[in-house]
Amino acid sequence: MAYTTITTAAEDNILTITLNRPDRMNAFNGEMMYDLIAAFDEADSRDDVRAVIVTGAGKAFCAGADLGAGGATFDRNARKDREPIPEVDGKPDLSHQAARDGGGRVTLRIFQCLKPVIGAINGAAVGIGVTMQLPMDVRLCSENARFGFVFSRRGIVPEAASSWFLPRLVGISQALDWCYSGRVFPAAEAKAGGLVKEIYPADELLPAARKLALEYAEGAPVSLALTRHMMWRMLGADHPMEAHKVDSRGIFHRGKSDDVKEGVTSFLEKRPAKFTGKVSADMPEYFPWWDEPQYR
Ligand SMILES: CC(C)(COP(=O)(O)OP(=O)(O)OC[C@H]1O[C@@H](n2cnc3c(N)ncnc32)[C@H](O)[C@@H]1OP(=O)(O)O)[C@@H](O)C(=O)NCCC(=O)NCCSC(=O)/C=C1/CC=CC=CO1
Repeated sequence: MAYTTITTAAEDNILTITLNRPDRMNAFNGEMMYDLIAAFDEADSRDDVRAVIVTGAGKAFCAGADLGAGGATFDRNARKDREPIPEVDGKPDLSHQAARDGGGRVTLRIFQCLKPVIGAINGAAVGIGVTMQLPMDVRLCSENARFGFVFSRRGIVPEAASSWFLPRLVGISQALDWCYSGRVFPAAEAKAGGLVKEIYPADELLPAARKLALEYAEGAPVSLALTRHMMWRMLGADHPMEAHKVDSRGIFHRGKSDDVKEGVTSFLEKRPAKFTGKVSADMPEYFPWWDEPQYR
């Protein structure tokens, strides 16, 4: 796959996606939106990929929207890197896909991913550079990482569905503190606030992310996909009964699979499991979210 703003590399069942505009602090633009969506399509479509790591090239993870790209503006129709929003009866058609914030399209694509996703945050992560991390399952960061929900400082609003993700991850008070203040805060504050799992010296970050990804990748791929979606989706449930119905379907669906036989047999034979399970055609029947092209 030919990408211009990112690179991807697959090794040992792990796809590493690297934001790759180091001379611009990996600032986000329209091309990066399309590249990231395509990279997560790549991750989902490859059977050899069982976990994903997202990191940045150079000293930053991502400095947010490229403020140089369209002049000092967030006006979508004034930017050349995005398709314009069409008008209906002289008014912008807000139901059109072009009216959706590009960062949000990436965030929702990551949310939809069927593999575990680890953020390896190697430096400054601001604006969409931090909100794109929120649907990743776990974030590790380097000692020099900094984070900033700087939206109020730029006169806009928290984007990329972060008003759903952030309070769920860190609680409403912490979410509002970071978004009201717009301060750029260090790795230690990110860890204390629950945004980051662990902090590493810069040269130990990627090895640590790989170690974790390899551990996750040992699980049965279909189990991992279902686990990922059951956990995330049930954050929106009102009652544990909803979760009980979903996990009952999961148990029923996986119960007869070869992966269950392999999981049990490998345990009894005291050897590592070799899972071969693939996505089956009846997935959407059991799990309505399985196939959601509208997120793209
Ligand atoms: C915290 C910083 C990211 C890094 O700070 P520091 O390490 O001290 O580096 P600086 O000296 O500030 O910056 C180095 C050079 O990079 C340029 N630069 C930094 N960020 C950007 C950017 N986002 N776009 C373009 N250029 C950038 C900076 O001007 C320096 O250039 P020179 O060396 O030529 O002077 C810090 O840089 C910072 O806070 N940057 C601003 C981050 C920001 O506000 N990003 C946008 C947030 S909003 C967003 O991401 C979301 C949306 C949402 C919806 C719709 C549309 C768009 O955006």
